[in-house]
Amino acid sequence: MEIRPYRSVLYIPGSKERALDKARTLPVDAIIFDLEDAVTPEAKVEARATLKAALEQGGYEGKARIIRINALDTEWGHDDARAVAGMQADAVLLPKVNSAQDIDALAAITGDMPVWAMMETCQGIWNAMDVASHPLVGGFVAGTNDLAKELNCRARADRLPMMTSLQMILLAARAHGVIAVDGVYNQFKDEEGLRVECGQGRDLGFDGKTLIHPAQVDVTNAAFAPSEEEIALARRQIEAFEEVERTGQGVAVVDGKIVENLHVETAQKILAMASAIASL
Ligand SMILES: CC(C)(COP(=O)(O)OP(=O)(O)OC[C@H]1O[C@@H](n2cnc3c(N)ncnc32)[C@H](O)[C@@H]1OP(=O)(O)O)[C@@H](O)C(=O)NCCC(=O)NCCSC(=O)C[C@H](O)C(=O)O
Ligand SMILES: [Mg+2]
Repeated sequence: MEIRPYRSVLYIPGSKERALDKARTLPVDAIIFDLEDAVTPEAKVEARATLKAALEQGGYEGKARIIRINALDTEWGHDDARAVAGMQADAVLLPKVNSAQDIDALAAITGDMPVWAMMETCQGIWNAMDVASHPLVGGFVAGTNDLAKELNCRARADRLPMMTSLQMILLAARAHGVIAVDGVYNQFKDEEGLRVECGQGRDLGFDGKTLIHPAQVDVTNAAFAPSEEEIALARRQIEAFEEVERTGQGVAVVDGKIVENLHVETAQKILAMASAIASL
């Protein structure tokens, strides 16, 4: 399986040429070209043409290109899906997914184009396992603003009220080999707050975080990349395990902790991700 980073996933309003242009120069791993919430109703139809032209012009090489359409039960959804099917993109992102049937409805228009799902409704999160098992689904994006609205929960720095939902997203994603990226941090000028939330997202197991502003990119890339310490430890674990294997044993000890085959697999994944990032 190809290992590629999804540390930083930047939303760009599909209607804003200046932002579409700027994104070409930003060191993000993926871009969500947005036709949904970042675009006003008046600008939605024109945004399709603006986005198509930007993608045809190119310049986004090395970044995964994901287009978020409007939900299929809105007046724009079906036309968005038809338009996206003809655009140069890697995946289509469907908002407010409630069930695997929503993915089928989209695929009836976009064919075999890979689909990412916004996980941001209570129904969708309850059905996350089914959605993740859909053969076209390659990624989950946590929509923490819509989720907070639906849950009627309070915004807390520790995100305790939505912890169950975040973990259900991750459980389903990991069970089915789907990428999972965390929700946005709304206070885009608060770098320290972003760093803390990225750390929490990484601790939970997310592959990366969605972003709303270029100022958030560096903090996020650093937070979701393996650290120097993790890389050094991974190397030592692999070496120690290979050493004990030569003597016919199955358990090594590094820094007072056991290292078994499963830890070696994690260590190999860390090194593969570090190497994928280094080759960007
Ligand atoms: C938040 C913003 C409205 C701020 O915009 P602005 O005041 O223009 O910012 P700056 O002046 O600081 O911008 C500096 C330069 O950076 C470019 N820029 C800004 N944002 C982006 C971006 N997202 N991508 C690329 N480039 C960007 C500006 O054009 C300036 O460039 P230049 O003039 O050439 O120097 C704005 O950042 C913004 O609109 N952000 C995106 C908001 C968005 O996408 N919202 C929807 C996604 S969030 C969501 O829906 C979550 C989910 O569904 C949920 O439920 O949680
Ligand atoms: Mg949303």
